[in-house]
Amino acid sequence: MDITITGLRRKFGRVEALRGVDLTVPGGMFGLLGTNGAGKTTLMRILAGVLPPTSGRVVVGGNDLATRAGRLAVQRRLGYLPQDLGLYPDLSAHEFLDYIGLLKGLDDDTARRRQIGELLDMVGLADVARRKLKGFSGGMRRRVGIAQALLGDPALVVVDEPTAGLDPEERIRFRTLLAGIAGHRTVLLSTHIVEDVAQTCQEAAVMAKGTVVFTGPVSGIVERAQGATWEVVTQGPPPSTGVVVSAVGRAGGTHYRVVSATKPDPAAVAVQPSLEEGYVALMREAVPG
Ligand SMILES: Nc1ncnc2c1ncn2[C@@H]1O[C@H](COP(=O)(O)OP(=O)(O)OP(=O)(O)O)[C@@H](O)[C@H]1O
Repeated sequence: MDITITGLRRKFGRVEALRGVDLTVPGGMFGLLGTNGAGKTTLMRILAGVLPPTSGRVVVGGNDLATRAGRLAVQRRLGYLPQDLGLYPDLSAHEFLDYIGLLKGLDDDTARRRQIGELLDMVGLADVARRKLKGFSGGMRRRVGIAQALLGDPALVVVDEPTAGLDPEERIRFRTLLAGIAGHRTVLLSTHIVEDVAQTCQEAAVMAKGTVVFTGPVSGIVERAQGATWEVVTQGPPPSTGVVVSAVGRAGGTHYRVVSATKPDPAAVAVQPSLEEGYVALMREAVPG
């Protein structure tokens, strides 16, 4: 299900969370990167139909969200994992999914339970399906979250910051899971963790201060730091020009990687940028200072 967003604005009092967003999301897995407060959650909530925009247009799979019929059609085919999904601590994973399934209108008991069993299997929680959610780790909760989003086999899955706060192993597991479900769906992954997008998406958009400052193949973000990424090895203070992206202490001195339009030090050597460095360069262009 492709998404076309045109001139989307949303105000909260005097705060303009979205300032004219234009974005096209094709099928497959799509990353939405941006710093805290960039407007990602606001955009996701509008897509999920839980928040109306102030102005602008959103069309999802041919359905216009401005109409009631359009919103209903999208909601029927949408799975949403919000940033803080409330789980009922005294329900088991199975009971919780059963409850959400009923709310989603999956009335056939046998079919619903079969689907829940399959999803619990897929997210690796089949063995703990009868355990109460209050005993679940952060990663397990997130996996219950994605299972509830997938109930009803939605064509569009919207996931807001799903890996924040997870340990590296759980993060890798979770994003592998997401990439796996994107085969015949559109999965929109909002995150401020560049590595999550690097590992799962071919296409992405970057938001800053309520607008989209980049959209296209992920390699296009890397290109933004081409010719502007340097390594400086020194036993002295860190380079003062540009943005230091990493610093590794070694026997001969500290190895700094720096994003800077100009050579940050006479001894600096140009290096191949990573996605994170591309993202830093892009944000410096979009939000100078
Ligand atoms: N319900 C609201 N009432 C008032 N201001 C809001 C509301 N929701 C969002 N905002 C403001 O709109 C801006 C964008 O917030 P939003 O949550 O969409 O950003 P974000 O990119 O998702 O960041 P985060 O990752 O921190 O959630 C912020 O300045 C935020 O304070």
